[in-house]
Formats: sequence, C-alpha cells, structure tokens
Amino acid sequence: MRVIIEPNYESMSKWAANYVANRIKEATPTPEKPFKLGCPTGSSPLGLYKELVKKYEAGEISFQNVITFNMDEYVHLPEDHPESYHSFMWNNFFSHIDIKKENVHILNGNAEDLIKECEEYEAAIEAAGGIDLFMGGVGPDGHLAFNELGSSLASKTRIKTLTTDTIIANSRFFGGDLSLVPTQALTVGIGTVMAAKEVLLVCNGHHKARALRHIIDGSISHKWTASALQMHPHSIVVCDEAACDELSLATYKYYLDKERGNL
Ligand SMILES: N[C@@H]1[C@@H](O)[C@H](O)[C@@H](COP(=O)(O)O)O[C@@H]1O
Repeated sequence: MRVIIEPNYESMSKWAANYVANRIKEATPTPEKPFKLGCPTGSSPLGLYKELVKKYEAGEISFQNVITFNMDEYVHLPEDHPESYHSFMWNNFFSHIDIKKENVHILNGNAEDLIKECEEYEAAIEAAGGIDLFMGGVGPDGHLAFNELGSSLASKTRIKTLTTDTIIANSRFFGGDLSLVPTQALTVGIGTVMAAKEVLLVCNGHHKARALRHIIDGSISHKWTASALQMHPHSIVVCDEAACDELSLATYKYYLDKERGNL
C-alpha cells in the first residue's frame, strides 16, 4: 500500500486528480480499448472531481474513451432525487466532461429484480474487461462503497443494509432527518474493488482519523472493510494531515519520509 499525506483537502484532491488524469493519458484509451474507471460518491471525492473537470476544461484530458462504473446507489430512492448517486454523479462530474452517456454505469436501486441487477452489473464489469482504476472514499466507520462491517472481504455486487453509523453520517444530506435516509443500498463488493488493477482512496478530515488508523495501522478485518486493501498489490491512500491524527508516529513518519525520498 502506498500512502500519500498531503497538508490539506485541496492538495489531497489535486494529487489524486493528477494521478487519475495521468493514468488515463498513459493508457491512451480508444473506443476499442477504453479506460475503465470506478467512481465513488460522497463529499470526499468532490475536490477530486472538480480538479478533473478543470483538467478537461483546460484541454488536458478527455473522457471520450472512458467507461465508468459507480460504486453504489441507494435502494428505492428515485433516480432523480437530488441525493441519489445518479444525481450526484451527473451534477458533480459527468455533466461537466465529455463522457458518453452510454459509457456511464450506475446501479439501478429501483430495478424490479435487485438481485438480477447486481448480477448483471458484475457481468458488465467483467464484459468490459475489469476496472483499471477504482477510486474510492471511506466512511467514518471504515466502510468502502457500502460494504458495512461484517461484509465478506470477497464479496461481489449485492444488496446491503446500512448501519446506524452510516445512516447518521449520511443524514446530513437529507436535512438531518434519519427517517429519510434509505436503509439499504446496492453496492459493489470488496472483492469487486479488489479485482481492479489499481485502487485509489481519498480520506480527509479528523472525523476519518479512526477509520484511517484501522485501514493503515490495523489488521485486515471485516469490521473495517477498507482494510482489505492491505492485500491489494496496487493500492494508494491519499489523505490530508487531519485524517492522520490517530496514526502511530512511526507509520506517519515512515510514509512521509518514503514519499519525500528520505529513505
Ligand atoms: N457509500 C458512500 C461511500 O462510498 C463514501 O465513501 C462514504 C463517505 O462519504 P463522505 O466522503 O461524504 O464522508 O459515504 C457513503 O456511505
């Protein structure tokens, strides 16, 4: 695992956006050989999306030959609800870049048969040849996508019931009203993310410090599902200083020294 510690949210977002943009450019994607990008929602990746949009507007990058697969979507929240992940992605990213609508994949939480929807999503990822780079955020309880505690670390796309922690954390998007937060979601599994060639997580703020400690300093555990990335051969966590508040000093110093070339 590579850990990048940036001073603040802005520099964390810029680092992540540069990395993603470079990966897409290096791959020189074509319609026959598109770049497959996994996309998260949440407040953490907002800065990253903003930076990618800036790069597109500056003519530095194109998404014409990029295929996206989103991580998750609430169950039974109308697609046009302002807090659906469909709305989030179009409002914050897709509407501002040159991505083709047919290249965007987001789970349908209103599908008649949710199990079939999940199976077909996995099949679509496989048919596309797998994900090149999965971007992600982390919940304050260490979850990745909607893989709550107790999720199998080999899981594939499926329905998950949200924990009280997550419902409380996400209620800020629903006017603070817990009863308005959907209680279930469709989500890619930890196994789905682990199958990607590369994984890049962004993690910022003091409220994520406990999660980051468990992901980086702790053991692999289904209680902190993002900790599974310790087993991924190409995973990067980009964080800000505030998220490092609970890391051991040795871990913190090691990653800083390593990236500064002091070791
Ligand atoms: N399903 C999403 C996750 O993918 C996201 O990482 C998490 C953290 O969100 P935020 O970045 O807003 O803290 O929230 C939700 O639960």
